Amino acid sequence: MTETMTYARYLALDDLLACQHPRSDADDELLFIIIHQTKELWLKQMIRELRLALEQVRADRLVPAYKALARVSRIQAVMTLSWDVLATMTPSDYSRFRHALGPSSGFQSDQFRTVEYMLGLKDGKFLTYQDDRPEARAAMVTALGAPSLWDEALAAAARAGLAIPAAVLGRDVTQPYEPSEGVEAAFLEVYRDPQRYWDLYQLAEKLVDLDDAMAAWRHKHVLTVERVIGGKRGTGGTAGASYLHSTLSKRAFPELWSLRTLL
Ligand code: HEM
Ligand SMILES: N[C@@H](CC(=O)c1ccccc1NC=O)C(=O)O
Repeated sequence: MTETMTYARYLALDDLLACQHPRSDADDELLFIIIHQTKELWLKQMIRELRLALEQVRADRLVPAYKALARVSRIQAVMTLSWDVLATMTPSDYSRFRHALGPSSGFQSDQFRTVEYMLGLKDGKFLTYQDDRPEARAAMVTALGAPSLWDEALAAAARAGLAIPAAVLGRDVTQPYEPSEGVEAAFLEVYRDPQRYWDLYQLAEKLVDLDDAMAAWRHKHVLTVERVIGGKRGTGGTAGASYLHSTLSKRAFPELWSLRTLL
């Protein structure tokens, strides 16, 4: 006989709520764990939406792709807002359990890197942190080797008649994307005549939403880091806030930003 479905069974609550294991008696460690676990759940959902959006753009189904992309940027907004919950943890609160973290760091989040790769921010060096997690590593390798959202958007733009340079369309997608003047010029056409290229124009603005939300998340991260650990080095081995500052200029869709100067 099958068991009656209940709230707890459907949501696997006994599993979910057994996954928090503070390593100290510090009051704020549970909050720290829960913030990170919710972030990993949202990243899981983002990866799914991005996969869907990639497939839809590849098939020239741009309108359904907007829906998935809009959901991604709303999830990003929730993740950015969650910094305000974590910022209630003071430097003295954090210092009570920071030692328990050892050399672990958000730097090692495979799902965060998978999202970066799917957007087009490719850097294979992050694979090295997954030597003990073959499935996580494999998902990163797949995202690293596949065309990014920007690669697919540029291919769709070329199919729609925009003059995307052949070298860009045939690029090695495992490598970091290099901004191209030809791509900037092509999208300048779209922004100068939105009515004519309405679908690509909408897609471009959805992609700017994603870059914008990612940058907002990065800004709030570095601000929270400065508030909680000041200029201390990171547990992951970087210089800390100054390293995080250097990531603020990362853009997955660089020409969509640079063309604004030319409009
Ligand atoms: C008190 C809270 C936090 C502090 C002090 C902190 C500090 C840092 C530092 C110093 C780094 C640089 C790598 C290193 O050397 O460790 C880093 C990276 C990172 N952290 Fe945090 N972090 C905090 C909370 C969070 C939270 C809540 C998240 C996710 C929701 C997060 C996600 C990440 C990610 C994804 C990176 C890699 C960023 C990149 O390389 O672009 N961190 N963090
Ligand atoms: N990098 C942080 C530690 C940290 O925040 C962290 C540690 C383990 C798991 C996730 C973390 N979050 C982001 O880096 C620090 O230097 O204090």
